Amino acid sequence: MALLELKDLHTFFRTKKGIVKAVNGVSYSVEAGRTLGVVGESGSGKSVSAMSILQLLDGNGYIDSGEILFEGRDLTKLTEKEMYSVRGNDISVIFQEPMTSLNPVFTVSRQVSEPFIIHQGMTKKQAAAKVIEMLADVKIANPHIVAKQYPHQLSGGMRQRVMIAMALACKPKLLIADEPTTALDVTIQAQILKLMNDLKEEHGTSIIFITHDLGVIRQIADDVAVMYCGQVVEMAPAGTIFMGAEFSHPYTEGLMNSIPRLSTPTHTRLDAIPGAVPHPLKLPKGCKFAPRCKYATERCLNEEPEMIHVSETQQVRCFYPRKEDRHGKK
Ligand SMILES: Nc1ncnc2c1ncn2[C@@H]1O[C@H](COP(=O)(O)OP(=O)(O)OP(=O)(O)O)[C@@H](O)[C@H]1O
Repeated sequence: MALLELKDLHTFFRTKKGIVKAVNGVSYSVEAGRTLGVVGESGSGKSVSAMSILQLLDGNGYIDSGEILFEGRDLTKLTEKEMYSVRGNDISVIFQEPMTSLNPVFTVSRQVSEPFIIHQGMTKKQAAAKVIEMLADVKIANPHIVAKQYPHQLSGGMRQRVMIAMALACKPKLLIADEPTTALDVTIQAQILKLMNDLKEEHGTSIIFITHDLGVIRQIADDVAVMYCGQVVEMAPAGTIFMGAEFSHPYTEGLMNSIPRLSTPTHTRLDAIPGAVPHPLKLPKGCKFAPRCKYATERCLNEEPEMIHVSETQQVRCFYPRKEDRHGKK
């Protein structure tokens, strides 16, 4: 059984201009001890679907329908009190900019110790000792010194390590990481990805890793969900996505072609996907990707494809999922 399963999730926002259907029938699952990479352009609904899991939506947002099964229990049916316990004990989250999540007036020790005191009932002294252990766990070199420092005294990479330590404090079964390395330079990014991989191996934590960067997905994900316009358009093991499988969604193909390769001469223009993501209040009638798809037919413009299984482990939302069948199209 999957640790987490999203089933036909719809999450909407009330706005002055109408209902924004940010998440429009998302289904994906996260297996125990595996990392699911969720990838897609800005605005595709990656964050909103993840925040729906924790029910941390903006005030105008609500889950319209669907199920969020965590260990078989539907989180959409829980009370706020029960959800509070899920957030403290079972599912943690880390964001892109740790400065917005860390309190500037408290030391690292004070902040990291909080979950131990609140959720595990430790004394301040016990919690302080635990903090040193946790900082060492996330490979912070001088944990005793760092524990006494304030967030602004730390580098971006160090702050992200502190966030990871806080997120892992209660040994969650699932960690949601929303673009945690986007603000970091490439070397530090690689260190943080390695750290997350090591922690996953050691503790068996499942991870949902959200990013717009397929290069990052290649380094961290076991499974991949590709999102477009509030829907998952392809779901497959990372190996299948990156090995150039027989089947794929044209959007995944476009994303793959936009990754720089070592063999790409430095001045060659990358094959970015032409056009822009449609506005969520003006979604196209048929396949949401059809207006940008070089293979789209009349059918694609008028009918919406369902997600179909092309193999036991790969699903694609396209009328022409086999690459070979697409050559003759527009
Ligand atoms: N509070 C809100 N009110 C109205 N629309 C919202 C609100 N929050 C998010 N949205 C819309 O929901 C859609 C999905 O947003 P989401 O943040 O999930 O995208 P994303 O794929 O994570 O992109 P990014 O990488 O930029 O974070 C966007 O069109 C966004 O404008």
